[in-house]
Amino acid sequence: MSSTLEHTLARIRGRDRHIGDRVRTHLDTLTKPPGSLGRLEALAIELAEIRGEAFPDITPPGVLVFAADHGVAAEGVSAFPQEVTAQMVANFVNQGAAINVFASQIGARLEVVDVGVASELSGEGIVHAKVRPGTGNIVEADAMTRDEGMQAIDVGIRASQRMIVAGCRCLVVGEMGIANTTASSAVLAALTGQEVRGLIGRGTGIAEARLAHKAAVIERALAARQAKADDALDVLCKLGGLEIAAMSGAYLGAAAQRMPVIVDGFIATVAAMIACRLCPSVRDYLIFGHRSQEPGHGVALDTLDASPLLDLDLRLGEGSGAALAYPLLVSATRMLADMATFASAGIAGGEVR
Ligand SMILES: Cc1cc2ncn([C@H]3O[C@H](COP(=O)(O)O)[C@@H](O)[C@H]3O)c2cc1C
Ligand SMILES: O=C(O)c1cccnc1
Repeated sequence: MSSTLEHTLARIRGRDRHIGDRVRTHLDTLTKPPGSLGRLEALAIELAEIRGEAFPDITPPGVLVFAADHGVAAEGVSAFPQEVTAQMVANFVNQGAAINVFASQIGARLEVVDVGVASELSGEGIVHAKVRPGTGNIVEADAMTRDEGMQAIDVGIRASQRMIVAGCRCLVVGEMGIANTTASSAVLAALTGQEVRGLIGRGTGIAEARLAHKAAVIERALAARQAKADDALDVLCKLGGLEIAAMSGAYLGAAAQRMPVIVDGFIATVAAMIACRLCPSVRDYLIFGHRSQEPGHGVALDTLDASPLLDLDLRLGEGSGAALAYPLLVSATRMLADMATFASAGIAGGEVR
């Protein structure tokens, strides 16, 4: 284990439940029937416990997008060719992708990190942290060595540390990597032991007929790699991806600094499963932004006992669904800080429940 990872894991503590009790009491003094703001109230409590502050400030947000390629793209498991990963990185830099639009809308700092794109990327606006140019094709070889997996996790930890130094108080973590729904389904199958058929989906939009091929590729990879279900790093390194490793690292780095993280879709949630296996307390810092259309997402969410805020039929990635959920977190903190109390507004209280 790298010293960065060891140091990070040692710093992660659970949420501050005492603050939660104070916030719960305060919420019931605000000018609304107790509990009437439902999950927004629960969110306010969670955010206060995460930050360790009765009136948490989660602005400004930061968005990290990790990009990497997958050797398994050669098996024809995506509707798009591998070059699209690098082309989309250029699009991120040129502000043209969905995540650029949503990040700008919420006033987020955005960083694009090349943790393993197959081609050489040049140009400004990209953080160059390539661990290797794409993973091995998991049907034929391990995705990466354990050492490379650790390096990719460290890339993620350092990226979230940069966001904190830049003043960000809430993190959105996204990815770009053609064929990464295949890698994520393989990781999920290895971790849960569930049937591959129930864990795959159409990703970028492969035809219904190609789904059986995608399942067969994953089954071959699972049989060939023999990853150990109780060893998250083994599963990650044999079947996963460099951006998935970096996302796990970003969650760990954020949790170590008490920064809330909004988890995006399927790939992001599989990365969250890895992070939580490495350190169960990380779960305390994760807020789930949306439910992806990718069928495996429901399974991954259930393993983490997570119920996402939004269900908008998204199946994009990039951190898009997490960025869309961010304004709800802001509403929760503003409600807590800015609403009048029954006493200050001179409103009669109701029955004590
Ligand atoms: C233009 C374009 C933009 C994207 N942005 C995110 N993804 C998403 O699609 C990919 C996963 O799907 P699969 O496993 O089927 O390849 C990932 O790159 C993911 O982030 C995109 C995909 C495309 C084509
Ligand atoms: O849910 C996701 O993250 C997702 C789904 C399909 C394609 N890319 C990403």
